[in-house]
Amino acid sequence: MAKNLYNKVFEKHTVKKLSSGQYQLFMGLHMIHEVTSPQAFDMIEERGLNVRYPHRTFATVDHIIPTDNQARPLRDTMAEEMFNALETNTAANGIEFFNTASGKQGIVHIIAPEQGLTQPGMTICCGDSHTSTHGAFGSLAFGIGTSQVRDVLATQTLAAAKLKVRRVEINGTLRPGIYAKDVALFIINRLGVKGGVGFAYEYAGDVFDNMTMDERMTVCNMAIEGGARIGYVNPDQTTYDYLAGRPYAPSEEKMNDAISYWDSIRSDENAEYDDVVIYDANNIEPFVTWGIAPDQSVAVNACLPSEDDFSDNDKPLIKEAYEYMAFTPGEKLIGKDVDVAFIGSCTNGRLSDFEEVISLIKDSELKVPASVKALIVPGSQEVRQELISKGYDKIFEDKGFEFREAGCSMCLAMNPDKLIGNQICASTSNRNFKGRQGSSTGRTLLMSPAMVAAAALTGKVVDARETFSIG
Ligand SMILES: CC(C)[C@H](C(=O)O)[C@@H](O)C(=O)O
Ligand code: SF4
Repeated sequence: MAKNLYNKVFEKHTVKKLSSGQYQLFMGLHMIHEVTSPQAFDMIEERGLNVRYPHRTFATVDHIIPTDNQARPLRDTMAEEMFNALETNTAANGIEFFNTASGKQGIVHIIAPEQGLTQPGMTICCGDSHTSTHGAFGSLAFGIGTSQVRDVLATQTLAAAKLKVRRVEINGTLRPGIYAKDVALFIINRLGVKGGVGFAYEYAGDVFDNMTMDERMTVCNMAIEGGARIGYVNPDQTTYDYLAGRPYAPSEEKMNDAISYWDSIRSDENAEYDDVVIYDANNIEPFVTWGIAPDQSVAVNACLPSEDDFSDNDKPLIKEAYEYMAFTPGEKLIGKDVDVAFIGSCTNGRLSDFEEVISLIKDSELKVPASVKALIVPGSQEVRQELISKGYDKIFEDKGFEFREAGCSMCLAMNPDKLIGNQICASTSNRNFKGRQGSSTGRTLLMSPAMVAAAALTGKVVDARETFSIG
């Protein structure tokens, strides 16, 4: 029977069916970070267990790491404690830690692909919801809780239920000034934040075929924001070209064998799906969120929706969003003042995101006005070094952006980068929940890096296509 990638990879990694109806799945790669791993290590230690396959686990520090002053001990004692615990636990168990001195540290979902750890046909987990990012390579990658981190450390397996698979197909060509981030926000706008619950999303069609790996990662990163724990793209030549030569990817001699395996796990031509949705790329606009959930978004030039546009079920949420954001139905976001601009995160903190921004701002006459704090936070030390070697740090600074060290930063504000009061932040991150960026009244508008760059330079929500004469 013709099968899709999800079912092929799931079956290959099934150890056995459990009496609960779940499956015991072998995990090819386990990534860990400082927030969700300490307790898991404590739990296995209490039981006198060891890490079963230490060479399948890799660690990084990302959430709590300051992006200005990384001198140890960190000023925040709780952050220092988490950092310390990760250093101790990885050393005691023989786990490779991409520490700040390694030159390879960064956001977990940026560094694993960068190092070639993320490969097609793998099962990948991490105590972090945006693990869906790695699905861009045609792997089954999903976030797990701390008790599952414990299970994987101790056994390299976990109990998982089989998901349904929805093929999300987008055909045609994206218009100029429309980015992968807009595609991600568009899908969530159409299917809702709960639309993907119980599903893995297979992203397919011309738009995904033509995307770079970085762009595929941006979309898969936000699968979870649409309720799908897994999002993936079938691997192809773009995937293989990206992997070739990376430190942990198969060596040149082994690449051909690897590629025949990777080709074999692609969805078959006539594979069956539990659901299929098809969209036209032409309908995708630059999207901006106006509310407190990632599906509360509009095309940048559109009016904000009326409460009457929503079902009775959703009305209270919409009302709550308007109250929190202090926006009014029917008005436009265009022209609203922005206090902070944040470019970074595991959604849009890769090299190509910053290169795109540089290509737009370098010839612009505009500079970040004094009223705006604009942060450039590379997703990894390698991305940061690459930007510096191209002289882009200087361009960013000349234009009035702060150029920081790598980490999650103001995506979640578990470090000192926080909004103040009810500031509005134009952000390339993936969540606009209440208080997400470190102030309980702070407001987040999610958008693409180009749109955030335009907001940074004008101090307002604007259409980046006009600011930068795109298209
Ligand atoms: C801290 C971590 C558990 C969390 C997640 O799971 O996603 C964080 O990365 C986030 O983005 O909210
Ligand atoms: S960058 Fe944001 S979304 Fe990604 S792992 Fe860090 S906190 Fe989570």
